[in-house]
Amino acid sequence: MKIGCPKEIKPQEFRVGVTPNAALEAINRGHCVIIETGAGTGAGFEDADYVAAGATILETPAEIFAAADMIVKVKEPQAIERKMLRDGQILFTYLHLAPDPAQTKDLIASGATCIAYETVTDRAGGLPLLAPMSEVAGRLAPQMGAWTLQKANGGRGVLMGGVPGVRPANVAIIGGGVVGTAAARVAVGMGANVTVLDRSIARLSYLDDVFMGRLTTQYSDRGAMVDLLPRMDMVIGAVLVPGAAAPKLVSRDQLGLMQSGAVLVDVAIDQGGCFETSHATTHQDPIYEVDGVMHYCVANMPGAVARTSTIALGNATMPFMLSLADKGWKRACADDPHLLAGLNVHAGQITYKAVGEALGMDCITPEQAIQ
Ligand SMILES: NC(=O)C1=CN([C@@H]2O[C@H](COP(=O)(O)OP(=O)(O)OC[C@H]3O[C@@H](n4cnc5c(N)ncnc54)[C@H](O)[C@@H]3O)[C@@H](O)[C@H]2O)C=CC1
Ligand SMILES: CC(=O)C(=O)O
Ligand SMILES: [Mg+2]
Repeated sequence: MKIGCPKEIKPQEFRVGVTPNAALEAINRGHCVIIETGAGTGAGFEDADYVAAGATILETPAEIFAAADMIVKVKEPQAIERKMLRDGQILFTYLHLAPDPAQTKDLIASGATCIAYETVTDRAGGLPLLAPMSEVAGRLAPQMGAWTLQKANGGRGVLMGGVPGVRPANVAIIGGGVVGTAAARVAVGMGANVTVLDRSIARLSYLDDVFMGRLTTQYSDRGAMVDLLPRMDMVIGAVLVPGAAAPKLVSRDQLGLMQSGAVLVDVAIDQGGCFETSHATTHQDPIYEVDGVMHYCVANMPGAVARTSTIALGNATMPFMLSLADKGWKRACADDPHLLAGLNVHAGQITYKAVGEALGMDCITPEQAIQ
């Protein structure tokens, strides 16, 4: 199979979908890998590294999209990329379709087979292709929140760890999954006073065990928000209902409960965001203020640390990419229900229930798609 990897074009996105190591593995199995020139530079991989692995460098995205049987990327295809997809082509990347009707319609119109990293599952009930980027975004969230808390950035001027005689920042993390746990680790390490909220008692028990008294757990409901918001310096949104639009857990009215200069970091923004007042921002212009509360809502946070993120993502995606290339998408998905769970759009139809529900559009089951 011909595997194509274009350069990412989302603003300040420096990751790349195929690493030289992944290219080498694919080429050793008899596949052909084509890479857009400069695609890996932002992550520290030069064209020469790909050539050494046996890949071919092409000059333009148009050549990559025209030649490849499978496009492997990082971020959801942008409008100009969606126009280059075609019937029968495989697209393997993050999609986040539930909050994105425009992208969904374009992918349906393309006729391509679109497999979303974020809904591929594993035997333990996890999301193995989302997890590595959630590890990164979770670690970045308190760091970016701490920066936003600084006066010059509109924050209330509170230091995460405080100093002797002055209390540390109060940080609430809503959602104690992969992002939430990584965020808790860093926020606790910075010396903040951390509370993690979740609807899963099993998850709260796990966190209670592993953090051994260094954070507080609280069941996530409306009452908990009303109780916590007036006291928090920072609230990190880290919830997920897989494939679906994020539930809105803090309303615009509730911003009035918060202290002026407090910070919301909405990591769940790629699924539409879990605060009513969130809208996606970029690394170049990451923060804005609503009713005195600062918002940080960058939808591709791991792009900030592109080298770490590219290697971590490549480690996780490679086995699935190889399986798709070796067997073709239909056989690979038929053999592996966890990969099949990644199928979001095929031949003009939505194949992921939560996406169809979120957008009010018809869908078929992924099992129907592989018949
Ligand atoms: N902005 C960015 O650059 C990035 C964003 N993300 C996003 O971060 C979000 C979280 O991802 P993960 O931690 O990997 O998911 P996860 O599935 O590991 O954890 C989500 C947690 O949210 C909890 N939850 C669901 N509904 C809840 C509610 N109403 N209240 C409290 N907790 C609730 C679940 O029980 C689960 O423990 C996702 O939307 C993901 O796409 C991930 C990586 C990068
Ligand atoms: C998960 C995701 O959206 C990202 O890494 O950008
Ligand atoms: Mg994202």
